[in-house]
Amino acid sequence: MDDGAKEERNPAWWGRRAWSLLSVVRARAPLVQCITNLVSMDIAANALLAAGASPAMVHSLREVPDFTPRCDAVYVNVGTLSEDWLPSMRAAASAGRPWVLDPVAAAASGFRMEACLELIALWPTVVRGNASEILALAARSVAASSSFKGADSLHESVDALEAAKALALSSGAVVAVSGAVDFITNGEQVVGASNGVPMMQKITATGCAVTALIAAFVAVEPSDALVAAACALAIFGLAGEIGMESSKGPASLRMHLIDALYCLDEETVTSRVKIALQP
Ligand SMILES: Nc1ncnc2c1ncn2[C@@H]1O[C@H](COP(=O)(O)OP(=O)(O)OP(=O)(O)O)[C@@H](O)[C@H]1O
Ligand SMILES: Cc1ncsc1CCO
Ligand SMILES: [Mg+2]
Repeated sequence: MDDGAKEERNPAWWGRRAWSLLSVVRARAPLVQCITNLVSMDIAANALLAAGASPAMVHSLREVPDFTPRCDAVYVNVGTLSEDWLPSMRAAASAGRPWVLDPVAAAASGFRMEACLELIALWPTVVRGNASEILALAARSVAASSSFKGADSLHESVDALEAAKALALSSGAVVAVSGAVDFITNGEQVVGASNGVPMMQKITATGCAVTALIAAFVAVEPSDALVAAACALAIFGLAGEIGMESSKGPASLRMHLIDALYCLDEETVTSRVKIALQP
C-alpha cells in the first residue's frame, strides 16, 4: 500500500496520506449508503459529493438486500431514530460492508442507548461521536449523563479520551471523538486532528456530515480505519478553516465549507492538515 509502516508518521506523512486518500475518493467516487437523520441528509449528501464520493440516502429495509452489497461503505446515524428505521440499520450494518456509526444523542433515552449498543455489537468499522455521546456509550448508561444537552456536547473531546479508548477496546471499532481536537483511537494508539473552527458547532449536522465523510474514506482504505478516520476529520476541519475566511456566520460557513472541500488542492492539504500521533 504505502511505506507508512517503515516511515515515521510525522506531520508531513499525515499531510501526504490525507491528500492521497482524498485523491482516491475523488478518483473512485465510492458509493456510500446513508441511513441518516432527517436533519443531516442534505449536508451529509453535499459533503460527500463535494469530496468526490457518491451518496445514496436509501433507508428502506426492502432495498437493503439488493442495494447494500453494491455499496462501498454504509453510514448509520441514529439522530432521528424511530422504531421502523432500526431494522434497516441492523440489516445494512450486517451486510458485510465497512460501516460507520454516528450515535447522535445516545443518552437521550433508553431506547436510543439500547439501539446504539445493539448496533455497536454489529462490528462497526468506526464510531464517531461528540464527547458527551462517547462518554455515555462507554458507560452504557443514560443515567451517567446527568447533565445532558441532546445532540450537542456538554464536554470537551479530551474529557472523553479514556472513554473512547475503552469503547474501542470493548467494541473492536476505531472510535473518534470530535471537538476542538478530534481524537481517533483503536484503544491503543491515539491520533489527534486539530483542524476546524468553533463556528462549525453552530451549523446543525456538521458532525453527521463528517461521519459520512469518514465512511467515504473508510470505503477506500478499509484496512486502516484509524488513518482513514483521522484524515477525513482533518480534511473536513481544514475545509471549515478555509470556509471561515469568507464567512459571516453559520449559514455562509455551511456554504463556504462545502465549496472549500470541493476545491482542496495538494499544496493546501499537505501544508495545512494538522494530525499527530498522541504520546
Ligand atoms: N471547538 C472546535 N474547534 C474546531 N473545530 C470544532 C470544534 N468543535 C467541533 N469542531 C468540528 O466540528 C465538526 C462537528 O463536530 P461536533 O463535535 O460539533 O459534532 P456533533 O456534536 O456530533 O455535531 P452534530 O450532532 O450537530 O452533527 C467536526 O469536524 C469537529 O472537528
Ligand atoms: C438537531 C438534531 N436532532 C436530531 S439529529 C440532529 C442533527 C444534529 O445531530
Ligand atoms: Mg452528532
